[in-house]
Amino acid sequence: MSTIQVHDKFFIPYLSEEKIIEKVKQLAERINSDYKDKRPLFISILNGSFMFSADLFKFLTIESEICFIKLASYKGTKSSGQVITAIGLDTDIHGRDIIILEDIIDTGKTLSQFLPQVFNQQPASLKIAVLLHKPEATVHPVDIDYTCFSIPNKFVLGYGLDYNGLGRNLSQLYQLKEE
Ligand SMILES: O=P(O)(O)OC[C@H]1O[C@H](OP(=O)(O)OP(=O)(O)O)[C@H](O)[C@@H]1O
Ligand SMILES: Nc1nc2[nH]cnc2c(=O)[nH]1
Repeated sequence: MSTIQVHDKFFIPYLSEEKIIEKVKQLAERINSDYKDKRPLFISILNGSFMFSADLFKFLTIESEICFIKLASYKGTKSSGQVITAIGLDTDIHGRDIIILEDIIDTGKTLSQFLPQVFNQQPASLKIAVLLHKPEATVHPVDIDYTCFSIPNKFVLGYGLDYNGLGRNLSQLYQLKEE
């Protein structure tokens, strides 16, 4: 696998599809065990989380539900600093065991803005599961319960994550090439 170009930028292979799927499967097994006698409601944050959520959901063997919301803040490779709710939460989460699914926590701004809305509705419990976390980039700390990969502070692409709309279809993860 070699360098790819998306719009004006070059990306190098970073995490293979096999490695990603293996971690996602391990995460599902942990959730299957932790929520054995429960029926969690997953809240998947679109767009970036669609692939992670779909793969994770297929490995779940416990009764579980899923709903989707759409938040966005990134333009190109940088956070715009403003989180927009394009599709809000329309499911009653009061008294439910909630697991939020995010593809990536970078600055932490997106999740830290959304979490108060969830707490306000008094779920029975709340956990956060992420595919990727960039600890060095996080300025709005979020307590993450399940992390598949901790990664360096470099822009990544693929497996649902885009660069200006493109690259979400790539089945593996790529990293922005240094100039
Ligand atoms: O921790 P943060 O710095 O807030 O970054 C994380 C957010 O950035 C991405 O969303 P984006 O705004 O790119 O929208 P998208 O999911 O529709 O691509 C990603 O899906 C997270 O929601
Ligand atoms: N595609 C992509 N979106 C992001 N949103 C926050 N960080 C990232 C990143 O590294 N890549």
